[in-house]
Amino acid sequence: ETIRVTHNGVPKPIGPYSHSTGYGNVIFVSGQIGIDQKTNMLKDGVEQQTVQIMENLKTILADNQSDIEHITKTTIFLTDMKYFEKVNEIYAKYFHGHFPARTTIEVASLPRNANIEIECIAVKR
Ligand SMILES: C=C(N)C(=O)O
Repeated sequence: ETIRVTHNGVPKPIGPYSHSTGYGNVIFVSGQIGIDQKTNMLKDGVEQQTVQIMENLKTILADNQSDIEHITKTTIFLTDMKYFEKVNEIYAKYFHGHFPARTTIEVASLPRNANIEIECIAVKR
């Protein structure tokens, strides 16, 4: 059975999707953009957006008996590949030398004109 979850503490989905779904021990987290739940505003710039996204992912994973260390795969969407180095720097700080598999793609645009979106697949602790 697929479990669909809407989480508190992260921005409401901005379209017809759940924050996350789960099947057995596997968790699928929808792409997050850098919206701050308190203000419902997109953070300014790719650096702040990346930090906000990682925080949103942490909240969603925690509600799913999981955490950053249990991410198996991420996909990063950037509106400009020039953000690659800066995003790597911020992203790497959230892991402790054990990085999930990852794909990074440049896209023409993202919802709310965000600069970056990250989705992930994780397993339960
Ligand atoms: C922000 C999204 N994850 C979406 O619109 O699909």
